[in-house]
Amino acid sequence: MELIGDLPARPLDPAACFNQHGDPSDDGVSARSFRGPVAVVLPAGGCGERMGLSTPKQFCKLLDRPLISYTIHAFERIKWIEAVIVVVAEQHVELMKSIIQKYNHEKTQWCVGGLTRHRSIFNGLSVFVDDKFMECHLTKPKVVIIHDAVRPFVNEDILLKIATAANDHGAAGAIRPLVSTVIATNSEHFLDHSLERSKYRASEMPQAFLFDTIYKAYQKCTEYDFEYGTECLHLVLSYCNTQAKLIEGPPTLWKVTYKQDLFAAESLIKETLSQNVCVITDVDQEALQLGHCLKKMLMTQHMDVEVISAEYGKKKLCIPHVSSQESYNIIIVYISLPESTPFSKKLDEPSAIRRLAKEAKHRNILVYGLLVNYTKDSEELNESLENMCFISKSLMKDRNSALTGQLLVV
Ligand SMILES: Nc1ccn([C@@H]2O[C@H](COP(=O)(O)OP(=O)(O)OP(=O)(O)O)[C@@H](O)[C@H]2O)c(=O)n1
Ligand SMILES: O=C(CO)[C@H](O)[C@H](O)COP(=O)(O)O
Repeated sequence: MELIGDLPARPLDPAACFNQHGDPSDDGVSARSFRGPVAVVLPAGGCGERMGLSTPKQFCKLLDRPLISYTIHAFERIKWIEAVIVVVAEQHVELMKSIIQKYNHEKTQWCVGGLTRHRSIFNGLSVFVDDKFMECHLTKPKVVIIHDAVRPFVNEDILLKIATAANDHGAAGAIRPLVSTVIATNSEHFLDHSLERSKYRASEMPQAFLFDTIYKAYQKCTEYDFEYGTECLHLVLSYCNTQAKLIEGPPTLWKVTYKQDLFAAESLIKETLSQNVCVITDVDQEALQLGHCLKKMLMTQHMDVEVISAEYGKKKLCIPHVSSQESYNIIIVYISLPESTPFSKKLDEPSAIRRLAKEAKHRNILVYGLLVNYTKDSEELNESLENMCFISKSLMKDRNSALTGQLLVV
């Protein structure tokens, strides 16, 4: 059994630098001082015992897409991340390969994990330095981010802060305030003592390290650490005397652990996706005008909307490139229909929407058609617009996949 994925290995460019032009990130955090490639190890070799499902949680589908694909995408979309190594159990290698291929995860390769999380992470790190992975042509990164595959909502802001702090201090990790008090029980299951909550924090992910530091810590750690350890930051403190910088992260960093977390994760994904809308209209004046009116109305509902015009009838309807939005945008196609034009003439290819919907679904984009009867009567037109907005809003919110490719009459 080969240990590393057979997708084209992309060499890391040692000269490449993290945010190399010193551009400030969105919130103004500058990584000017940071130079060197950044890679990511995503441990995904667990079986999800606490979830209690036959499919490990990282492969459970949320809105038709495996959870792990969302996590990978969260890293791949960041320019300064050069490579992602996903660590999976041997029995899930084929599944992982198919996910990488289906969702076009170009920066991602896989390797086989171990029986515990620490063993899996160590295997993931070894890909960069062990001779047996030489054919991968991966250059050892200066900084490596470690992140649980089952924490899909990581954003660039926290990653930038953690990677920069790791570069400066050797190690860094995200923390959150405790939501419950931590208590110790005695052997008879009575309270022994409780900790003062305000002094403690929950250790979350992502964490980042100078590669040499974390690799050395794993080389030195004991069998007991490998078997029972839960904290990478603890390893670098114990074996490399490196004290991690701790940075408070957003509440969305939580780990999908129990069944209810899958529902919460799906709702969060839905909410995020439902905010990005692309409206495609026909090229004529009235259609574009309606598109812009719809945009205005949807924007008052806190949606991010882009309007694009395309010729419907000439097989030109295709997934547009929407530069201002994430790749998971949703498209509404609507048809403006002047009373005089017969439907069959105006939309001489009604199957175009269905074709587009099918193609778009592979990219997690849902396509709905709205058929609007265009009229010069401003009262009637307003009513149609309000209906369009109402229908669009609920289509976006529900992400009902049964209705994709359908033409709904407004
Ligand atoms: N042998 C293991 C065990 C865990 N993990 C990964 O480590 C992350 C965090 O671990 P956890 O939430 O505990 O996942 P599971 O071990 O799968 O869950 P459980 O403890 O409920 O069995 C997960 O992405 C999991 O896949 C891993 O790579 N290799
Ligand atoms: O929080 C963490 C690091 O500090 C890890 O995500 C946590 O230890 C993961 O695994 P487990 O649930 O198996 O302990």
